Amino acid sequence: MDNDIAKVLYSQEDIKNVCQKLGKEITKDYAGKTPIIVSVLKGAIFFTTDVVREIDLNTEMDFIDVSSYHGGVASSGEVDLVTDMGSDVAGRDILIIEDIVDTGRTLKYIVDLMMQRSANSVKVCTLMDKPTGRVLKIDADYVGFTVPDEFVVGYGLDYKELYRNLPYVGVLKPEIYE
Ligand SMILES: O=P(O)(O)OC[C@H]1O[C@H](OP(=O)(O)OP(=O)(O)O)[C@H](O)[C@@H]1O
Ligand code: HPA
Repeated sequence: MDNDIAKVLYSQEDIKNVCQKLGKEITKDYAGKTPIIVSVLKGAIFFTTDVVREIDLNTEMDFIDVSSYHGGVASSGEVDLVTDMGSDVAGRDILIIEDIVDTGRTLKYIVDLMMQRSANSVKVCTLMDKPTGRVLKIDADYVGFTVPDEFVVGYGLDYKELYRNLPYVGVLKPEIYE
């Protein structure tokens, strides 16, 4: 699997450090609150489990599965709700955990959904932000890394459903793309 990687952008150590930094900020900002942490599957699975363990607060956790890339390198333009979360959002402080904000379509869809469901507040923590990809005007409140204009894989992010289990984030060799 490592043989398919052209370069590593963020090592396991880099990711660990950024999770600690974000966890501290979130702990401070949400003092006295019990937010619902909403992890956006599948990409955010590893980031979620690492960052929540750096948050020193009572939190609830939930999961929402949405999809728009269907394994490819470009957004289909439509966000499909694959599996909804179960928690009652009304009146709650919601912290959405994303792996990457690229076009912003996925995030806009989820933030709008939380607002429609009468959340008290909605904030977003993303491991990576790719501002060059943005189509919709939406930004995260907590950002780990600002990534260059490249398709990244690993640590939850896939190409054709593969590479999610790489422990780091990297870029694939050009010959891997069909
Ligand atoms: O800002 P956007 O352009 O909307 O892209 C970001 C979203 O795209 C990826 O999800 P994907 O649709 O690939 O589903 P997955 O997480 O199940 O791989 C990624 O995990 C983000 O959720
Ligand atoms: O760069 C990316 N890599 C993997 N999945 C993604 N979904 C949006 N952008 C990306």
